[in-house]
Amino acid sequence: MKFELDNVELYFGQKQVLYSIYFKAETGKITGLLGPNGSGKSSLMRVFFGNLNCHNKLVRINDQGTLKPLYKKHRVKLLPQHDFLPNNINFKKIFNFFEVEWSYFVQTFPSFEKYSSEKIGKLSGGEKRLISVWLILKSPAELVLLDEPFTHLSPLYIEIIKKEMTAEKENKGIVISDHMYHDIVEISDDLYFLKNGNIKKIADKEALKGLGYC
Ligand SMILES: Nc1ncnc2c1ncn2[C@@H]1O[C@H](COP(=O)(O)OP(=O)(O)OP(=O)(O)O)[C@@H](O)[C@H]1O
Repeated sequence: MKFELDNVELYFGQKQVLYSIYFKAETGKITGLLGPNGSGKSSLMRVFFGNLNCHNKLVRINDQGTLKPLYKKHRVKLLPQHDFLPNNINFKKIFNFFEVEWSYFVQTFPSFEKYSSEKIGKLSGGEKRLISVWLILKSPAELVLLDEPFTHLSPLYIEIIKKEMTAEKENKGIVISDHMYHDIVEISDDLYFLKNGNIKKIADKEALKGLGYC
């Protein structure tokens, strides 16, 4: 499947944040979105997802325009930067809700087995972030938008998540934004760079240096 976002113009009050943005995500690809703090990466993801209104945008799925927000029409999931999991729900319930297999998760992260009948509130901040990333990444969606999935994760967890992303892209489009640019560059098939409200498709890490990002 191909998901395209075109002609995005976003303002907050008088301030224009995004100018004529084009962005594409596809099944079989990890699409990386890089850019300095405040350049509009989270806003762009929310516009794509459909829960942030903007002055202008076109969304196309497999070349067909659609007016309905993606989250209402298709199985699209967004991992926001903030914590969204309720503390008082237990693990099994939350995995069932997201239609994600608990057994494969504990096989991958055996130290979580002890939590199987516990509530989410028992976790540390980093553990909770890991669960959030896993639930969105592994959910049966056609497109997942991951806003800073590596933040608060240990290096070991980041390596495992990167491997799982590469496996999951066979079934879904994956968009990922993070400041851990080494990781993003390593796993992305396509890369976009956002700065001063303008977006540019970039070839590799060398191009990022040329743009003054690293
Ligand atoms: N609800 C809002 N109201 C007003 N301004 C906003 C709002 N949300 C974001 N902004 C502004 O829009 C710009 C882009 O913010 P956004 O969070 O999309 O950037 P970002 O690239 O994701 O930043 P970071 O990497 O720091 O998370 C910033 O200048 C921010 O202050």
